[in-house]
Amino acid sequence: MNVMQTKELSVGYDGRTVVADINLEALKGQFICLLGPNGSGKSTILRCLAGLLAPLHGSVFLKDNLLYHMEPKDLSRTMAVVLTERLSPGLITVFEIVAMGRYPYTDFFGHLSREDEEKTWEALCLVGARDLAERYFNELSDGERQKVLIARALVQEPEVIILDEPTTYLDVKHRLEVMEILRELSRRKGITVILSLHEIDIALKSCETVLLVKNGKILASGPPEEILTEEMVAEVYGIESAHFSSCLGGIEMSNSGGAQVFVLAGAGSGAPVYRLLNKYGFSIITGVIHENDIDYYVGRALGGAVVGEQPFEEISLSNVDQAASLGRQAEYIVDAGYPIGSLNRRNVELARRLMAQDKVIYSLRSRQEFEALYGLDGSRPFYCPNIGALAQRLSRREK
Ligand SMILES: Nc1ncnc2c1ncn2[C@@H]1O[C@H](COP(=O)(O)OP(=O)(O)OP(=O)(O)O)[C@@H](O)[C@H]1O
Repeated sequence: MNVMQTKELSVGYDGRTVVADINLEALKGQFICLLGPNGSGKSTILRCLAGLLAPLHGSVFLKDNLLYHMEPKDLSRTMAVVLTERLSPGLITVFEIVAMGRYPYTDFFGHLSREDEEKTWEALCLVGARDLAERYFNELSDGERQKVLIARALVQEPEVIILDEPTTYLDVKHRLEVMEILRELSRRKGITVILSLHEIDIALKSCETVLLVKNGKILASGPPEEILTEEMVAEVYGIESAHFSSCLGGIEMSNSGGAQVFVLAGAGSGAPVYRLLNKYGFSIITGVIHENDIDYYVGRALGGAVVGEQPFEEISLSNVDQAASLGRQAEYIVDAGYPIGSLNRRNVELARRLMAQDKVIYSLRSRQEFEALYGLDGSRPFYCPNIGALAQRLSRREK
């Protein structure tokens, strides 16, 4: 069922359009997220959906009613709004501030009935804030406040909740808690949640539909798994120095073009090494890595030169040659301590070829294992018992 809809909606201020031609259809229980760079117009759209800003053009419908023709009480029984503005309500307890959300149901004087009190406790329990009830709202932390404001929205018993950047100011624990609460509301109570976020990874993992806002329009909309491609995220946020990986669900800072390091990796042994090298400003060359290996995705997301092999195929001689050829430019070699099996055994040969050249070698293997594996005479690697030891060595080297 269609709960909220916009038709050819344009939003903005004083006749100046910020975002035009918004055609949104929000279904019952749908979890919708607006993403876009700072100043793209996410809050402006949400304010208009919340009835706090008149459209410049087009219309907003709430359950088939024109939003701006709805009676305030009907509106607040259908829709609740949580904005980013920091409230400073004076000496008022959490219970009192949440209970204020019952105003669409109370009498002229705002007297709370037994049912209103029960609903207030229920909402506080739902967001895990029951213990805060007697505290003053002003004394709460940002994470606690956000939960209380969601509880206040909940006691309105709305069908739609609109939230502007509900995760702002929150640490990772509270951010996840707030998103989990909202997800539960949409899943279990069938409440439609429309919000704006800055965290692409959270949107990818939590929302059913994303709308990408940029340059005064909705650039794309649909399921995040389909919409949030590497190219689209780079375009929306104008990112050049980082890569979004939809497979990894996060952003990796790109390689900064320093001295080149060849990383012998595989089976996830490379990912932490790449990130470490990247942080110290090295350029990464790596291979040969199977294309279904996490190292392959992380290496590429970091902007490294990755020589890949087909999944579940034995590494070919031609790929070993290609990696050896790229590796010639590298000043350093890092052996990430990758495991060896029948499909990647040619990487041992590749390692021997690279190590025979005049390069500084670091190995995350023990001396015994290194010598047994490569059997090299004359190559003296720096043995690093763990990634921390490698970090220490690299931090002392020229970048
Ligand atoms: N009250 C206002 N009057 C005039 N212009 C405004 C007003 N509020 C915001 N704007 C402008 O509208 C544009 C969109 O702002 P908006 O706050 O909607 O963006 P946003 O995507 O929510 O940004 P952020 O991610 O930084 O919160 C900006 O250019 C902003 O300067």
